Amino acid sequence: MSKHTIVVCDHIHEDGLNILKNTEDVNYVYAADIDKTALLDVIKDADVAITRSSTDVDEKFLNAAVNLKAVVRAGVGYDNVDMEGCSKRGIIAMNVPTANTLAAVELTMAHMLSCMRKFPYAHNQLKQDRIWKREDWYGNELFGKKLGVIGFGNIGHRVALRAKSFEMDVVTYDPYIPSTKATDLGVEYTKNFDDILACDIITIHTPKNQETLDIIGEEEIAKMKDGVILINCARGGLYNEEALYNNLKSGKIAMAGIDVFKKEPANNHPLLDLDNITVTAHLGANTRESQKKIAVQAAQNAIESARGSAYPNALNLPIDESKIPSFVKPYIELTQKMAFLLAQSDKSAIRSINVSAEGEISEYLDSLSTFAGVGALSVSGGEEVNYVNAKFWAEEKGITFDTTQLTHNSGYSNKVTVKITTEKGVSTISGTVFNENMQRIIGINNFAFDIEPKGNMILLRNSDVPGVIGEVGKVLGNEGINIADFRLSRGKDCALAVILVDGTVNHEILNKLANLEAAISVSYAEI
Ligand SMILES: NC(=O)c1ccc[n+]([C@@H]2O[C@H](COP(=O)([O-])OP(=O)(O)OC[C@H]3O[C@@H](n4cnc5c(N)ncnc54)[C@H](O)[C@@H]3O)[C@@H](O)[C@H]2O)c1
Ligand SMILES: O=C(O)CC[C@@H](O)C(=O)O
Repeated sequence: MSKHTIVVCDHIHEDGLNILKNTEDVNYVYAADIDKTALLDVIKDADVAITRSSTDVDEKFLNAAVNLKAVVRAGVGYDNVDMEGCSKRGIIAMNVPTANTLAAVELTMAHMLSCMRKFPYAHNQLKQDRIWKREDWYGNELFGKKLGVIGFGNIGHRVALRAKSFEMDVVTYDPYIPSTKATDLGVEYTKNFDDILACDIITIHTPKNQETLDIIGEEEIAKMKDGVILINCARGGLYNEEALYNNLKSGKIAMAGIDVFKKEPANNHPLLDLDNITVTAHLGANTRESQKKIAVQAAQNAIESARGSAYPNALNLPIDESKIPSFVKPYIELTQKMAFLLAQSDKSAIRSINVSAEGEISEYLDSLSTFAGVGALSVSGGEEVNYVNAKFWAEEKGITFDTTQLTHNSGYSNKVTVKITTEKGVSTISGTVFNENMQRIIGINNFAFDIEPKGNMILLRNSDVPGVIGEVGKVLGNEGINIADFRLSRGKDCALAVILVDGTVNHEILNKLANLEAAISVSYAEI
């Protein structure tokens, strides 16, 4: 039995490790305790890597991981995964998105309460200094305060709900959700970021990306109330750290609760010198409950992806199958097969691939285009081309992709057409799906057909003269090739025959067909 090598790069709960150890077709390698330079040597054998936020899946890592097919981020945030680098190499990146949500929500509430009561400082005074001085620790209540929540996803909306149980007023800013997601929960929704800046306490729960990096800096802090409290249990750098430091020092910001830093580990960070901050070392996900759930899911997902059977929560696949209506899937398959057929029928350098569609399927042109790319490019690229890297692969070779949404006029409820331009010319193929999954090719280069996209096909373009079918039958019969089906479509002054044959057809036989007097061109494709 061939084994899949799964390398665990960071600490995960033993329940996940046990799943890997006890799976027969997995060669499990534990590399969480070695340094990141030594990891580069270990990772070269990995089919799949499991990482947390302590391992950067960067250029160095990816260059070393020459066999890597998938990487599983055992957690939510994937800002430390070079997604483009993964895609270019055909590596599927996955995360485990909701298993640590509650842990992060509760840590956020802990920081919030801690900031209100200066809990760690009061604790240290009594425990370390053995001083009983109650007058030093007058805090504030959450009750009646206004909380601004930036990002109303899995964590943000749960923080809002818990804040409401403390009888806080809550307002959220998240341009990517319908306002009702907030208002249905009794949370005010705003599109005006200044409404957040006007709050007593602000907490952030967005991913870290170009748009959210430094989303709060000097300018935003200047608009805030004196004595505002800021919480960040999402990602370091969402609040500009220099601005945070300066305004904590001046007292403009009364307190900050920080779990995450721009560069981690952050054991020498200037923010740690301040005495109006509560800090934790990226512990948002560190509850036993969440680590157990994450590790189990990460291990299961790693095994499935190593086997190539499933890619749960894939982040760089062109389509999330769980989120598309069932009618789309056969069109996607059909589009890939049609592009594969067309590219085989004209084996020359591809310049561009256009996918057009009409009907409801035209809402999915981006995905159809990727799958057409895989179909067409795999003729020359073989297994090197996959759904993740097809467009990068094409880009390197100067092949362009585009899509066209057509108005509905062919009479089919849905129709997809792939047009491939090569250095020799332009060819097109169209298809539709009947009765949910009956895939059919309905046109090749303007010749109408009704062909199942399956099997070995000879495409013969010939002058429309009598006797061609007989001559073709004779050539193939002499070579011992059985004709399974013969479809002929007549055009203005020539015809196109699609001949389905049992067995494969070599160049010699194709040449004999090409030498027939009526033959204009002959090509061959296998689907
Ligand atoms: N401290 C930890 O250990 C820890 C644990 C889990 C998650 N996290 C981090 O917490 C953050 C939130 O995680 P989640 O699971 O709730 O993610 P999520 O994807 O469920 O929610 C993110 C929300 O942010 C919103 N958003 C995106 N861009 C925005 C913008 N410019 N302005 C406002 N809103 C925007 C999205 O619409 C979405 O609703 C992530 O950064 C994640 O990495 C940290
Ligand atoms: O514990 C980790 O690896 C990171 C936790 C958290 O930040 C996440 O993104 O899931």
